[in-house]
Amino acid sequence: MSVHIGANENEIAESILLPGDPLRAKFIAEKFLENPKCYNEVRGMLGYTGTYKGKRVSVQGTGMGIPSISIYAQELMQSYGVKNLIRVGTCGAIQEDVKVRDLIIAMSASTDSAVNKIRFKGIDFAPTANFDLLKAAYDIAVQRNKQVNVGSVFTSDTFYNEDKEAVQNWAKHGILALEMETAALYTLAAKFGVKALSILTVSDHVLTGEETSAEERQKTFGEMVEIALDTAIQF
Ligand SMILES: O=P(O)(O)O[C@H]1O[C@H](CO)[C@@H](O)[C@H]1O
Ligand SMILES: O=c1cc[nH]c(=O)[nH]1
Repeated sequence: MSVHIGANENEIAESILLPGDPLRAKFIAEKFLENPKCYNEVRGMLGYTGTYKGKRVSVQGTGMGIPSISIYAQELMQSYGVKNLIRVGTCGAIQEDVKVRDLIIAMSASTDSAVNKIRFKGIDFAPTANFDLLKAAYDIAVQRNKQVNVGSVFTSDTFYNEDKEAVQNWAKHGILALEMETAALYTLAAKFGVKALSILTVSDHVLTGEETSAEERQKTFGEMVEIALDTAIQF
């Protein structure tokens, strides 16, 4: 057991999917895994292990934002030996040619969080996806004729961002979408010497205001999950 995860040693697979929403974790486990077993209910942050195409895989909710995912990612790596962490999240697009329900593979993640400034004493660090996971996920998407955007995202500490000028500036610098966890996941995976990737589905468009319902966010996005699972079992 770790502080926030009630699993016994060996109850969590080396490859894990990480949705922000614990109910998305439950949905993924029940819909995509064979014989899913719930290993964590601490704080309602559900975690399951089962098999997918015969290989052991886990799925763990992380909560929203850098502080929350940092707790779960660190405990998974430090206490359970997790080696391949694939976030399956939602995001808000900030480019006109990135549409609602599009897939994004996050190559890198800028952030307005201070955590890396503190960690690296004011020096910038570039949180970057693991190339092997990224290439595998991209190849799977291409094989399935799924259009996928690969590029940089912005991990914000603020969901209700009122600084429209800042958003325009990030868009001008090529950032595809906003979300709230990837920069921390990539930084911690680098620290622990393991692989991490974020695959995101665009749930809303920050420029146009188009959005999907909470139910759709929780229950759909199957394409992203299948790409993540097929990637996870290669490692
Ligand atoms: O759908 P998830 O994975 O939670 O991701 C996005 O959704 C939440 C905000 O609604 C933030 O966690 C953001 O990163
Ligand atoms: O963090 C997020 C997630 C979805 N949409 C946003 O605008 N931000």
